[in-house]
Amino acid sequence: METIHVQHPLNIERVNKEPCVMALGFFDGLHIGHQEIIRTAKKRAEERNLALALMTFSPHPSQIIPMKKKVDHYLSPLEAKRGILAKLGVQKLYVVTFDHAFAKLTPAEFVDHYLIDLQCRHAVAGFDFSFGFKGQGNMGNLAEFGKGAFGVTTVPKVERQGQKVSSTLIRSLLASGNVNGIPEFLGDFYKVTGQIAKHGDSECHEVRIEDYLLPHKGIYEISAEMADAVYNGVCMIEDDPIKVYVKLFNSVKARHKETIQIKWIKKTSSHRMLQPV
Ligand SMILES: Cc1cc2nc3c(=O)[nH]c(=O)nc-3n(C[C@H](O)[C@H](O)[C@H](O)COP(=O)(O)O)c2cc1C
Ligand SMILES: Nc1ncnc2c1ncn2[C@@H]1O[C@H](COP(=O)(O)OP(=O)(O)OP(=O)(O)O)[C@@H](O)[C@H]1O
Repeated sequence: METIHVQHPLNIERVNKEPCVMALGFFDGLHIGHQEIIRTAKKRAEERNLALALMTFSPHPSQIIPMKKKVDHYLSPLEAKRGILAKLGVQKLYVVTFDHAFAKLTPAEFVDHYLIDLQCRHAVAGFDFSFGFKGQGNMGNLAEFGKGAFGVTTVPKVERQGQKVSSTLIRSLLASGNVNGIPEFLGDFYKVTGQIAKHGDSECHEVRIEDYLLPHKGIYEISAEMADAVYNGVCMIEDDPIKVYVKLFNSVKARHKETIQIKWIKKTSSHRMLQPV
């Protein structure tokens, strides 16, 4: 997968573009609703023999424009997003810097410069995707702004338990420590990647985790992947300041600076931190 970072104003001659189907949105977490967008876009790309591209934004729009909730930690920071998108078959990832100049574009300007100029031949997004100044562009008027340059597919709402599957919903499950409720919406357990920062006594390791949103403070059953091997263990999250400690069962020890992927299974009670099974 090729990753192309672009910033407004776009210097279109210098961008490596090709006729494509473009999936649109922020896509934090790549939950089952997002996966449906990408599956649909992939189908359209195969039917039309076009490259499969996806456009995302960085940082989250809430960092730049006033929104109800500021998103400053992610379910999938850019590196994690890249890995997941490549596995889902995305061939070109456009990462557009979301800054004030970009946020001020009208829907028509966004479509002209970021879809038509990037050779989008078909756009795919969910029923609630919005774009352009104050989110005035939507799936009802996207084709009109495209003036026939591309077709549009709108993916209907993906729901579970009577609710729209969303990044916001998964963030709220993390905030309440309800990590075992996440796979229903995410399609898998929530995973974060970090580095072993420090050894404590009794095989308890501090883990440095950057950019990811973490579950609520507490103790969790986890599984941890390191160097292609998977171990079970427990993880303790402290807040103020935020600290993450991992203890792997069967006295498994991790090396300093080793990369560790933590998969959150469920919240547990404290004694298991001291007495691993
Ligand atoms: C060109 C452009 C300008 C935007 N300007 C605004 C804005 O002024 N105000 C706003 O609330 N959102 C704005 N947005 C953000 C969108 O409403 C939306 O959050 C973003 O495109 C991500 O879509 P998604 O949340 O459906 O993935 C803009 C988006 C784009 C692409
Ligand atoms: N449940 C869903 N069903 C169908 N499409 C969806 C769903 N959730 C998101 N999408 C679409 O996926 C793309 C990315 O959406 P976005 O990043 O806003 O996800 P979100 O889960 O709604 O995020 P947030 O909760 O932060 O608003 C957009 O095209 C959006 O319309």
